[in-house]
Amino acid sequence: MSASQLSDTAPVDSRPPATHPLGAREQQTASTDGRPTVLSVADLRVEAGGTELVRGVSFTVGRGEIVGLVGASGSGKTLTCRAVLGLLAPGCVRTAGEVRLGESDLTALDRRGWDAVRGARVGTVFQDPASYLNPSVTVGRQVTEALRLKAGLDRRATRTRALDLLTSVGLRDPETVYHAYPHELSGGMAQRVLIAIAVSGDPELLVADEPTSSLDALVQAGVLGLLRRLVAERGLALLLVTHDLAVVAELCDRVLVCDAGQIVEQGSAASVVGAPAHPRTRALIDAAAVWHREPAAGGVR
Ligand SMILES: Nc1ncnc2c1ncn2[C@@H]1O[C@H](COP(=O)(O)OP(=O)(O)OP(=O)(O)O)[C@@H](O)[C@H]1O
Repeated sequence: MSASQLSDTAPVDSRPPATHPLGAREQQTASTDGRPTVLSVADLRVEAGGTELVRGVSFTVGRGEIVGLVGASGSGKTLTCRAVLGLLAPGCVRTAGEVRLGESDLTALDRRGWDAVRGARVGTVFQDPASYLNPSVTVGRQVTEALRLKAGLDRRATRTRALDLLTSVGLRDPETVYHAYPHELSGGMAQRVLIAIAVSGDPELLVADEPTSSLDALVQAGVLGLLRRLVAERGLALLLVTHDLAVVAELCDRVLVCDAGQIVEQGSAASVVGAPAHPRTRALIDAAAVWHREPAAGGVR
C-alpha cells in the first residue's frame, strides 16, 4: 500500500471563517472577548547562553478561540511555545514569567505533573508529522496507545474510539488507515493522524507549531479547515504558530506579532492584517505580497 492508494480526500472545509469581532485593538494583556481564559501567559522570559531570547511575552487564549503567533524566522515563536509546553531544549531556561492553564500554574509542574497535563489537558501538533509517528508501529496501535494511556478503556472500546477519532479528523477510510504504517500515509494524512492523537485526551488547549508548512496548498487548506472545525466543535483553545499571514487571515480570531522575542503588535486578525500598525507587521505583509507575486515557475517554492 502506498500514499497514493490511501487517499486523503476529506473535502476541503469551504465554510467561511467564523466571524471575528472587529473591535478596537486589545492591549498587551487583553482579555479574550469575554471567553473563559484557557491559557494565560504573563511576562514570559527565556534565556540561552546569557542571551534573553523571549523578552517578556504576555497573552491569553480563550475557550473556542484561535490565536496566531506570527513573526519572521528567529523571532521567538517556537521558543515561546516550547516554554509554554515545558519543552525547552537543554541550555534554554525560562527565567521569569507565569504560564497558567485554567487555574493550574504550569511553571510549577515537575516531570510527573507534565506527564499528566501533556496529551490530556494540552495537545500538541508540530511541523513534519512523519517524524512524530513511530515508523514501525501501525497507526491504529499509536492511536489506541494514546487513548489507553488517557482514558483507561478496554481493548474493544479503545479500538472503536480510535476509529471514531480517525473518522472525526476527516480520514475517509479509517479502517485502512488504522492498519497502515506511517510511511503509507501522505503528509496530510499523517498530520490528521497526529491531530487525532493530539485531541484524543480531550484537551482544553492545542498548541500547533507550523502544522501545515510542510504540506502543499490544497492539503494545507484541508488541515486548517479541520483545525477550525475541531476548535468549534470541542471549544478548544488553539495557539497556532505560523510565519504565514494568509493562514492567520483565514483562520485566526486574534494575532500576536512576534519580533526579537517580544510581542510588538496584537489585535483581531482582521485589524492586524488589514491595517498593520507596527513596521514589523507591515514588513511581514509586504514580504508575503512579494512571495505571492512570484510566478509559480520561478522555482522558489
Ligand atoms: N536551543 C537554543 N539555544 C540557543 N539559541 C536558540 C535555541 N533555540 C532557539 N534559539 C534562538 O532563539 C531565537 C528564537 O528562535 P525560535 O526557534 O523561537 O524562532 P522562530 O520564530 O520559531 O523561528 P522559525 O520560524 O525559523 O522557527 C533564534 O535566534 C534562535 O537562533
